[in-house]
Formats: sequence, structure tokens, C-alpha cells
Amino acid sequence: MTSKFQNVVSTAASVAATVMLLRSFTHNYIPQEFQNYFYSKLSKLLSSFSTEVTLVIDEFNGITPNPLFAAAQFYLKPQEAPNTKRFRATMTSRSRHVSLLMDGNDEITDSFNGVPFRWRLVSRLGKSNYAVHFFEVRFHKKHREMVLAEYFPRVMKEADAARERRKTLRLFTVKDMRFRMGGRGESWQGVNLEHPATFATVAMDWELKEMIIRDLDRFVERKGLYKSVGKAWKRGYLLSGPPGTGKSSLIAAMANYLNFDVYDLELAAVNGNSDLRRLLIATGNRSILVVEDIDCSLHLQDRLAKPKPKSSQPHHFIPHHFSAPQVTLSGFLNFIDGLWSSCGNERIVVFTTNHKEKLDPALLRPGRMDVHIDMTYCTPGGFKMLASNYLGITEHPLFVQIENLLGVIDVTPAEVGEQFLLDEDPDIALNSLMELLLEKKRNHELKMKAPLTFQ
Ligand SMILES: Nc1ncnc2c1ncn2[C@@H]1O[C@H](COP(=O)(O)OP(=O)(O)OP(=O)(O)O)[C@@H](O)[C@H]1O
Ligand SMILES: [Mg+2]
Repeated sequence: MTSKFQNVVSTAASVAATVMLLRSFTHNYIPQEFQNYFYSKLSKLLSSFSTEVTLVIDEFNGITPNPLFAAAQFYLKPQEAPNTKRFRATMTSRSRHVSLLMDGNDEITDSFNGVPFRWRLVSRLGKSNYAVHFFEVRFHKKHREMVLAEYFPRVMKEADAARERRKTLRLFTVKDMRFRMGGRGESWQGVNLEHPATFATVAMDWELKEMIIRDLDRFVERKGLYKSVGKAWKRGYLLSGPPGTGKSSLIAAMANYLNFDVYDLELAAVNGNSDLRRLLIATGNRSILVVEDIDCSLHLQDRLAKPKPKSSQPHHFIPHHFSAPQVTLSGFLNFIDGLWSSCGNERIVVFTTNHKEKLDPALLRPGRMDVHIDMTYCTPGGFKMLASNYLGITEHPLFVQIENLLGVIDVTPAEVGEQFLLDEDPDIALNSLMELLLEKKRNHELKMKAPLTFQ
């Protein structure tokens, strides 16, 4: 029996070698179409002898990334394969961890329960010159069921663990329309997110900070609850406050705390609701979707827009000065609440605004955004925290005076941080902050005294 099997394998191997040889000879002399036809017939003949099956794992399912492909990249360890001669190495300046990845067209043999699995990463130029990547995994056909029931789940599990260990946060932005017409998950472009903000560095009311941390912890722990009440596992935050009060810093702190990637959705770059749908579906799990300046990024105020005749436009369409169709509030909220939130889990949505009063009431309705956070001008508590972070001091004779001024003068944490960066010497830095506050106070008093003018 064994020798019969070996015969088949060696026959198959020699047919394969012959095919390769023939290919190299015929390469220059025989038309490509004929070569392909001839080659596919020979391959079929070859596979009829073979006891192996090959599973192909594409990088994308249509336009969405295939999680099994991503898992295989984390799971396979080329450095442990004795015959691998070429790896790809990547490193992030944040974690300083070197990751070794498989190089294209190389092969790695992995063993599970004593069964060998031969993996190969294939890269090809597909239609419209897109690079197409897929894994081929080959194994004896008698293990087919075991692969699906045990081997792939293990690949997913180990990859999740490896990913968590060496995770680098990514910041994704919407890719330029001109370069993403073809779909195929090319909607976002990512860079490593190396924002230094953490909950320890964001100056804000500490009770509010604790509340946010507790809320995030509870959200992450509550998978079962969301499932049992039939609610999508997502949470919405609305951050409001003047420029420079730390809204973006807080988002980075949340991402760093949860180890979630960030998708920065610039709505002005989105070409209508169907484009929006594609972008939202292409976001990864365990991520934060951010829409900055929601009040001015587009005409979201549906109900304030002039109604159009029903026959010519859908009721939620907003006329816009750009000719391209724009995203509408109803379209956007529908995706966030419905379609998108049910096709993924562990999603956080954050909207920021400098003008909460300008937002459409639909966004402010209870239940829409779960948590509303008002970022304020620098408070005495925030100032002390910045002094400790920037200057390394917890007390100073100027503290009382500065804290009193902060009670009456609006200064943003960004402005305070700027003064603290002027000099490492706390005396000089605090004095320059004092000067700034006194100047602001003088300007404020002058404004109050100025006679009213009518234009
Ligand atoms: N609350 C804060 N705690 C610590 N640093 C802050 C805070 N607010 C602002 N800063 C500092 O000011 C810079 C700008 O802040 P940030 O971008 O977070 O403000 P923002 O509220 O998002 O402003 P905008 O409305 O203009 O987007 C940050 O890089 C940070 O250094
Ligand atoms: Mg910001």
C-alpha cells in the first residue's frame, strides 16, 4: 500500500518536473493561449494522480478583507522553517519588535497533530494591474474535515494571540477616489499610529476621565450582553469643545488604551452613500471610526435643506455645491446604526465638533451617541496635570496665582502646553504662562469696556 502510494507520488513528481521542463522550453516558441491550455490539461492529469488537496485563501472576499488570510500571515513563522531562505522583516519604532513575514512564492511546512500542511504565499498581477495575493495550503485529502474543524480554528486563535502581542496601532484615512475605483478593499490607506497621548497625558477633569475609562472597560467586557439583547456591539462618543482642548488627543488615548485601530473618515472625501457603505464595510473589527468636525464636514442637516420634488430626488438628498453626490445624515446614521454595526463587532464611533449647538438634533437624540463629552478650557486640575507632565513639578509659588487666573480666563490646554514647551526651566515656563494669561485678561477687560458699535 505504502509503496503504491510512493509510486503515485513519484509519478506525480516526475510529471510535474516534465511540465516545468516543457514550460521552460516552450516559453519562447509557442503562443501563450496554447501554453495555458496545454499546461492546465497536464495539471489536471497530474492532480488526478495526487492524494493532496489544495485550499486557496484569497486576501479579499470581494471587497472585504479575508480574516483567514490575515490570520495566516500572523500564524506562519518563516523563521522556524529550516528551508526558508528569504523573509520579509518589518519593525515599528513604537514596539521595536521585528516581525518576520513570509516572502512571496516561498513555501513553509507547518505541522498540526502530526499532519504536515504546506503553505505557499502566491503574489500575482491580476486584472487591471492590481497585485493579487493568496495563500495555498496543501495537505492529504483525508484530513479535509479536520482542517475545517480544528486546524483553521487553531490558526485563527494563535494569530489573534500573536496579533495582540505585537500589535501596532494603525491609522487609516480614506484613499483618494481616483485610486480606489476598483474596490477590492483598497478604500483605506494606513500608517502606523504612533500618537503619544494616553489617559495619563490628557488633561481633563479626572472624574470624567475615570468615567470614560470605566465605560470603555465595560464596553469591551460586554460582548455577551450586547448579543443577548440583540444590540450591535458598538458605542458612540460625541466629543465637543473649542479647538485645542484635546478632542483628538482623547481619541488617540482611547485607541492606545484599547489597542484599537483608528479610521479617520473625512466625509468630504466620500462620494455619496454607496461609497460610504463600501468604506464602512471595509473597516476592521476592534476599531474606532472617527468623524472630525461633524458640524462642518458636510451638509448633514437634512431636515433644514430645501425639500425637492419626490420624483427627481430621494427625500434625504442634499443639494451641494459639489457636483458629486454627497453623504447625507440619514444615510450616515442608517449605516452606523444598522447595516455596518451588525456586520462587525467591537466598534467605537467618535464624532467631534467645535459647535455642539450647530448639530442636527437627530445626532443628539438620546441613544444615538451613547456618551457626550464636553472638553473644556484648561481647568486648575488640568493645569496641574500639564505642569506635572511637561515640567515634572507638582507645586510652585506661582501655582495659586495661575489657578486663580484660570478661573476667569479661557485658555486651552494646547496653549498651556505650548508655553511649557518654551523652556524646560519651570520658573521660565510658568512665568511665560502667567504673561499669556495676564495679556488675555487685559484684552478681555478692554473688550468689556469698549463702547458698543453698530455696523
Ligand atoms: N486636554 C489636553 N491634555 C493634554 N494636551 C492637550 C490637551 N488639549 C490639547 N492638548 C495639546 O494640544 C495639541 C492639540 O490638541 P488636540 O488636537 O487634541 O485638540 P482638538 O480639541 O482636537 O482641536 P481641534 O478642534 O482643532 O481639532 C495636542 O497635541 C496636545 O499636545
Ligand atoms: Mg482635533
